[in-house]
Amino acid sequence: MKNVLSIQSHVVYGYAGNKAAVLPMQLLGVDAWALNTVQFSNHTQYQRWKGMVIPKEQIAGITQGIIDIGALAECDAVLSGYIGAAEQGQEILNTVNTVKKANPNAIYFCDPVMGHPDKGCVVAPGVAEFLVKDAMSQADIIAPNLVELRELSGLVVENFAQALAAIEAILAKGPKTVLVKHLSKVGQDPNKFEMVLATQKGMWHISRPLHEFVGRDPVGVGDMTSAIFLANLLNGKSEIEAFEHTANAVNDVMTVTKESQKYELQIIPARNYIVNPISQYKAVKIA
Ligand SMILES: Nc1ncnc2c1ncn2[C@@H]1O[C@H](COP(=O)(O)OP(=O)(O)O)[C@@H](O)[C@H]1O
Ligand SMILES: Cc1ncc(COP(=O)(O)O)c(C=O)c1O
Ligand SMILES: [Mg+2]
Repeated sequence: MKNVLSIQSHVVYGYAGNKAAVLPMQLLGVDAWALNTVQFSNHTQYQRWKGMVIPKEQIAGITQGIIDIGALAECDAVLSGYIGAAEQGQEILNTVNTVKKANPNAIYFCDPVMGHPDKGCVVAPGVAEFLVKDAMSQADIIAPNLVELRELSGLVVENFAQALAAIEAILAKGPKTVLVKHLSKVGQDPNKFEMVLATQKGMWHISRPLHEFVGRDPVGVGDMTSAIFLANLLNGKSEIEAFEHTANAVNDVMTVTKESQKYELQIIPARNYIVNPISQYKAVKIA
């Protein structure tokens, strides 16, 4: 069995961060070791929450505890997501280095979660700068949304061609794979939900239905997308197979969520679709 050290947020109520990542990975047969960067009552897009940022020393401390019982070499990947404070950033990269020493085949998957004023996603000051200046170059795989694609590349991204140029710019900075989880306004069709995967072998595009949610769109979709993609890779799927399975599984969760008329992602009711999606959208090679 493969194991992922998953360093991101914990929400007590609802599904974001590790709550949107751990169960999907486990359903796919990959264990997730949740190391929480924050413990919040709920995700930040409610605009109010209680809880705390976990002290940065916990990251090295927990990693050392796993070394002490002789288990760190069992870790096949580090996945980082929502970071609670900029000072946690270097601790996460130290842990990535420690894991890679214990298991030279381990990979670092960075979901560069940044604040998003339009959506109301709140992330601590300095985290975006850390992701651009320090984390991107260390990541084997990085999975931005549109806001994050712009920040990481430093380029203007207002259309599809500019999105591809921004992906190329990120590939030149270290990551071997870029998964754009949501092209949003720079997709090919404003009536679809689109993603792009760029690997050493080329670029692929996948399009799936854009659902209309009453009121607010669910949160945690990016976190779940990253987790499912990584679990598929660790299961030995090709990057294209992993990309297609991820798009289809996430689309099925979105369909169940929409039908339930709930704000929170319906990961548990949709659990069977995460393993065996009914959607069958296919990736198309674009470059
Ligand atoms: N198929 C879909 N139809 C409509 N909205 C979707 C669909 N899949 C995801 N979403 C919404 O799109 C947004 C994705 O958020 P965004 O910040 O662009 O990226 P990410 O979640 O990847 O970080 C979320 O609000 C999510 O609820
Ligand atoms: C606590 C927490 N974790 C993670 C996220 C990231 O969620 P998403 O997957 O929608 O990018 C958010 C977004 O608001 C959040 O508040
Ligand atoms: Mg996100």
